[in-house]
Amino acid sequence: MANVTVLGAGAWGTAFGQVLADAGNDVMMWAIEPEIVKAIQTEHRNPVRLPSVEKLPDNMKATGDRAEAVAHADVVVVAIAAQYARGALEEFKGLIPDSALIVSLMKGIEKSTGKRMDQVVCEALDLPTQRFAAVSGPNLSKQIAARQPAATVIGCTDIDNARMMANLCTTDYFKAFITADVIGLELCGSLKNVVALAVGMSHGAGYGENTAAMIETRGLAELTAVGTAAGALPETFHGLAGVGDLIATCGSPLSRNYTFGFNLGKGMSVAEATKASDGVAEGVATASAVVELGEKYHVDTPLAKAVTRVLDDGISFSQMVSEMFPQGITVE
Ligand SMILES: NC(=O)C1=CN([C@@H]2O[C@H](COP(=O)(O)OP(=O)(O)OC[C@H]3O[C@@H](n4cnc5c(N)ncnc54)[C@H](OP(=O)(O)O)[C@@H]3O)[C@@H](O)[C@H]2O)C=CC1
Ligand SMILES: O=C(CO)COP(=O)(O)O
Repeated sequence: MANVTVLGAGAWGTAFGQVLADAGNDVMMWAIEPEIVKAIQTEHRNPVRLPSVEKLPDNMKATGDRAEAVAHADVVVVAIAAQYARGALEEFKGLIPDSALIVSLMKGIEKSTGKRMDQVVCEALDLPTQRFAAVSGPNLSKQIAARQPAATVIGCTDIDNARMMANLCTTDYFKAFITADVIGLELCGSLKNVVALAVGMSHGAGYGENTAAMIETRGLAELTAVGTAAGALPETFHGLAGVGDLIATCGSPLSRNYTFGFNLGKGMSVAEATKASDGVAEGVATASAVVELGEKYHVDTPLAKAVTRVLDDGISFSQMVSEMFPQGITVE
């Protein structure tokens, strides 16, 4: 077992920290919020981001000190909101041991650069790609925090590192599969959040399962097309991180992206939905980055474009649906 540090004590950072602690690792949580650090240290709880857990394991500690957090880390897990990851990680440069594996839980694309989180993390920490791993799958944090059975996928270009990380997070309720397709995992996780926004909008506007299924399957086609053009393996999109995560995220009010979309579909403004959101809805910032990725790889992204039209121009859900499809009859 290993010394694992988790950067970011949000809902998923904390729940995954508990998985790692349950698997027998010594887990150190680092958070920017002093009240979260104090609550974990003194009450073994994260009442701000994961109040459903009454007591975190004893082998989960916390600190707000960056150097102390990572000094003895064999593995550093990054669970910070994607748009802030680069800035937050740059503060750790030079502090993390050269041998540590860096593992990202994040599902988003950096809006200002169009870069995936594997690219952002490696740039921010000056890291060789074989020391980076991504975790992505149908992993609604609250259910995993309740120790309901679940699985994920761990991707690293060095498959031995993926296997090592899978061993470190395997418990009787949590199973990890491995792949070398980091690009596929990154794009599955990021792009499905945009699809979840659209499905949430549909349900919020009062539509049923046919409409949701239409959006999910067209969304899967879109994220597969963008992903394979970017160098991902098509089979990744049919696995846990692709179809699996679409099913979980698009079907659950526990998803912040789904709920954000639902609130928009009900008539809230983006500002109102942001205020109502219980944590980061990564798809909001990622939607326009997906459109730009599509342009870069010459792949049409009608769904992501339609979602940005709702977010940026406030068009209605019915208008969004009409913009989601190309004109005329299309071959599926
Ligand atoms: N929740 C889930 O079910 C899952 C989430 N993910 C992904 O994991 C990532 C994290 O999600 P989650 O933990 O749920 O999100 P939360 O919104 O619960 O937490 C995000 C964390 O990032 C922190 N943060 C934001 N800005 C900074 C900064 N500048 N420096 C340091 N920390 C910062 C937040 O701190 P603050 O509170 O101060 O804003 C918070 O602790 C996201 O990319 C998400 O898509 C993946 C799988 C499942
Ligand atoms: O990625 C998730 C489940 O796999 C969580 O989705 P949200 O970020 O929308 O809550």
